[in-house]
Amino acid sequence: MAQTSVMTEERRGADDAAPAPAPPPRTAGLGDVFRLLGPYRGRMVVAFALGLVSTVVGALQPQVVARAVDAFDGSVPGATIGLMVGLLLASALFTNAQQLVMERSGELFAFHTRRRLVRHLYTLPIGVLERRDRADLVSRITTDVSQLRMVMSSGIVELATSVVAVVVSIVMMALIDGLLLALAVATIVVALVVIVLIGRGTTPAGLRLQDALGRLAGSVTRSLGSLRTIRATVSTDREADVTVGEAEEVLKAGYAAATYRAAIQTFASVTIQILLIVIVAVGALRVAAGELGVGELSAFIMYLMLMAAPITLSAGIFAALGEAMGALSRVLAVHDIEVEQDVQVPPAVPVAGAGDAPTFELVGVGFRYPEHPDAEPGGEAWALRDVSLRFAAGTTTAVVGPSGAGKSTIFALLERFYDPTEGEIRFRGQDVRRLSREELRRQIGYVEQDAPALSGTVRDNLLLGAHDASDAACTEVLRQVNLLAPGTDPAALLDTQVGETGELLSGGERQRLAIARALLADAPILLLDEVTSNLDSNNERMIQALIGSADRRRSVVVIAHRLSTVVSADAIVVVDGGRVVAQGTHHELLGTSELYRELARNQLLG
Ligand SMILES: Nc1ncnc2c1ncn2[C@@H]1O[C@H](COP(=O)(O)OP(=O)(O)OP(=O)(O)O)[C@@H](O)[C@H]1O
Repeated sequence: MAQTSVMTEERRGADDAAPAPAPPPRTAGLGDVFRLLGPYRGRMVVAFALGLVSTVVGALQPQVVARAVDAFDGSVPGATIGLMVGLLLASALFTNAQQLVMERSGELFAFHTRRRLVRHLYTLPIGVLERRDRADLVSRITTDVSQLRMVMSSGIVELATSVVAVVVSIVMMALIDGLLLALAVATIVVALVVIVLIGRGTTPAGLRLQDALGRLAGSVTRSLGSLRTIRATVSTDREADVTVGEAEEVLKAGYAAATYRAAIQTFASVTIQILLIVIVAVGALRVAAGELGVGELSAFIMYLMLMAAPITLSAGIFAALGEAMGALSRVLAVHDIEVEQDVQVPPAVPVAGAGDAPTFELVGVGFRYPEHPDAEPGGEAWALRDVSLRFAAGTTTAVVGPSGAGKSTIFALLERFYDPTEGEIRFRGQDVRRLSREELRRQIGYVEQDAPALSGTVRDNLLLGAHDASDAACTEVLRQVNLLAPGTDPAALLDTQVGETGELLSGGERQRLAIARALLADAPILLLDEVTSNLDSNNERMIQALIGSADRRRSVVVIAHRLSTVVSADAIVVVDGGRVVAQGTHHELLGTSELYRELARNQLLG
C-alpha cells in the first residue's frame, strides 16, 4: 500500500516535470467580460446613474423647444431661454461626471488587469516562458489591455446609457405620435439585427489583428536584440524585410477589422438618415392633414436625433467590442497557463539548515525537455539519463564534459527551473518537490552561462540577490572581483548604466558583475556555469581563490570547459551524452577516464 502511494507520488512528479502546455486559445465570451467587470460593478452603476440623469435632463429640452415653437409670437420669453440654458448646463455637468467616473474606472481596470497579468506571467514555469515569444507577451500586457480598457469600461456603460436614451426617446416619441414611432422602431429593430449579424465577424478579425501586432513586436524585439550580428552579417535589409512583412500582416488584419467596423458604422448612420427622411416626409403629410402640430413634429425629430447619437455610438462600440474580445482572448490565454507550482509533493517541509548532509543529491535522474514529450525513455532525446550524484557540503565540485553533454541542464534542475522527468533530487536529504522553490533558491547563488546583466545600474544588478545591501557592501564585492579600479569613484561606478542586457560592459566585466552579485547574496551554495570563460588568467585565478570553499563555509559546484580552472576541485564529475561517465579527483580521473584524459590532453594538461 505504502509502495503504491510512493509510486503515485513519483508518477505525479514525472507528470509535473513537463511544464503545462499552453492551452488551445479559446475565444472570450460575454461571460468572461462580466466576470472581469464584476469588481467595477459599483462604479459602473454610478456612471450609469449619472448617464441616466444626463439623458433625462437632455430629453426635457425638446419639450421646452416644442412649447416655445408652438407658443411663438415673435419673441422668446427670457424664462424659456433661461430654462434651456439651465437644462443644457445640467446635462453637460452630469455627462462630464459620468465620463470622469467611466474613464477613471477604465484606467483602474487596465491597471488591475496588468497587475494580475504581470504577477501571473512572472511566475510561469521557465519552460513555458522560454518557448513563448516574449515580445508577444509584452504586447498582451500593453496593447491588448489598452484595447480592452477602451471598450470594457466606458463602452459597456455607454452601451447601457444608450439603451436608456433610446428607451426615454421612444417613450417621449410615443407621447407625440404613435404612427411615426412605429416607423422609427421598426427601422431601428431591422438595423440592430443587421448590426449584430455583421458584428459577429469582428471577434475573429480582432483576434487576428492583435495576434499580428504581437508578432510584429516579436520581430522588432528579435532584430533589436541582435543588432550587431545583423549589421556584421550585412543582413539589415533582410531583417527589415521580415519585420515589414509582419507589419503587412498587421495591415491585412487591420483592413479586415476596418471593413467590419466601417460596415457597421455606415449601416448605422445610413439607417438614421433614411429614418430622418421618412419621418420628415410622413410627419409633414400628417402636419398638412392637421393630425400633428409643427412643434410636435420638431420635438419628434429632436427625439429622433437624441436617439440617433446613442445608436451610432453603440454601433461603434459594438464594432470595437469584437476587437476587444480578440484582445481579451489573448489576455485570458496567458491567464490560463498554470503558474510554477510551489510544493508539488505534500507534505511541505521547511528547508533544513546547513549541516554535513550533501547539499544536493540526484538519484536516478532522467530528464527530457518539453520539446520531446514522447521521446523513448532514456533515449537520445533525453538531456539527462540515469544520473546519480552527490554534492558534498563544504566542497567544490566541478562538472566537466563536451558541449551539449547536459551540464547546464543539471543546474536547471537544481534551481528547479524544471523538475526531473524520472528519479528524484534531494536537498539536504529532502525531496526538492516538498520544498518551497523560493526558500530553496535563496540557498543558492547561481551565475548563469553568458552572465546576462539586467538593464539598469551596476547597483541595481548587485541588489537583485541582496535587496537591502548597503553601498559599502556593494563596493566591497566590486573591489573583490576587480571591477573597482584604483582611483574610481565607487558611487559613480554603482550608478553606471549597464545597457539593456549589459551590452555596455565587456564580456569579462559582465561575468565579474554576476559573480559579485552572487557573492553579495552570500548564499551557502554557489552554482557557477562557465563563469570564467571571458576572463584573463589573472582575473580567473583571483575569482577561483574568491569562490573556493577554503573555509568550507560554502559549497560550490562549477561547470567549466577549461580544465585548468577545476584541477584543484575536491571532486570532478565527467558528463557525456546526458550520463555521468566518471567521477573522482583530477589525478584519479587521469587514470580512470578516457574522456577526461582526452579533455586534459587537448588542453595540454595530460
Ligand atoms: N531550454 C532548453 N530546451 C530544450 N533543449 C535544451 C534546452 N537547453 C538545453 N537543451 C538541450 O539539452 C542538451 C544538453 O544541454 P546543456 O545546455 O545541458 O549542455 P551543456 O553540457 O551545458 O553544454 P555547453 O557546455 O555547450 O553549455 C542539449 O542537447 C541541448 O540542445
